[in-house]
Amino acid sequence: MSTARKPLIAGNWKMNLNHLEAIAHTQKLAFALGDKDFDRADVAVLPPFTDLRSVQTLVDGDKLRILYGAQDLSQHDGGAYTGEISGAMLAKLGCTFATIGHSERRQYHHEDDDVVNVKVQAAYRHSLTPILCVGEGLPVRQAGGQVAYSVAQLEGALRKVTAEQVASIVLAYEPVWAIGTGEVATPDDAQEVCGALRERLAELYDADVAAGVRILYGGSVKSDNIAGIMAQPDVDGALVGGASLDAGEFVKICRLGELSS
Ligand SMILES: O=C(CO)COP(=O)(O)O
Repeated sequence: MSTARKPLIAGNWKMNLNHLEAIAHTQKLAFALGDKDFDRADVAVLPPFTDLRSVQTLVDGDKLRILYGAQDLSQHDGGAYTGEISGAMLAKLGCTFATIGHSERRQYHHEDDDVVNVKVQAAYRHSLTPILCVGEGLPVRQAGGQVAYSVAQLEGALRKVTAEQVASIVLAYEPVWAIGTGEVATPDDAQEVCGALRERLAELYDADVAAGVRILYGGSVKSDNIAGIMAQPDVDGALVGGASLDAGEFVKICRLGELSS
């Protein structure tokens, strides 16, 4: 964590919590988190599409400092694309973020680097901040190819993306073998790839742009391992799956494993 970059803790709810449960869960977070917490870290939730309107109503009505976004978006801006949700629709719902290229979308919905790239461009067309996910599976890790693999995914996703656009991007390094498995990467593992991603950004764009980009780690993050991960110089937060569904645990993670204020 660098003091120049404000930490971001984002809860990816995946396909959990209906819109009524989303309201109750967001209210719990709002009740537990205070200004001091939000001053220390940005906090975001990434609910299913069907929950976004409810979360927006709550956040707007109660002037909450919780940010929110989607877990995916369409590469198209509108029209005859049954089942798709456009960036324009998400922007209209007040979303800050659009998660793109999560390994579950790459794996189960066959999204390759080309699809991820056009989705990143779609997010920028609608002033959404991409949370761009990269990360290797177990065989690549066992062969020692994690840096090359993750950097190649980054390069694929950023084709035609300008320096001005990339300055606002959020990257998430999520090694697939650590997602939902309870097997968290070591702080050194997280730093190795997050540091390499920042270096590549500096080469592709420039050092100032790279220095400003927030890079998250994701994969079995819990309140008892967040502090070690956050202590790494190139890790600026976490993308939290399972533990984000437990309000008390997520609040502790948002406090970065430090004792509550
Ligand atoms: O995929 C993840 C967040 O996007 C991580 O999931 P877990 O925290 O459940 O391992």
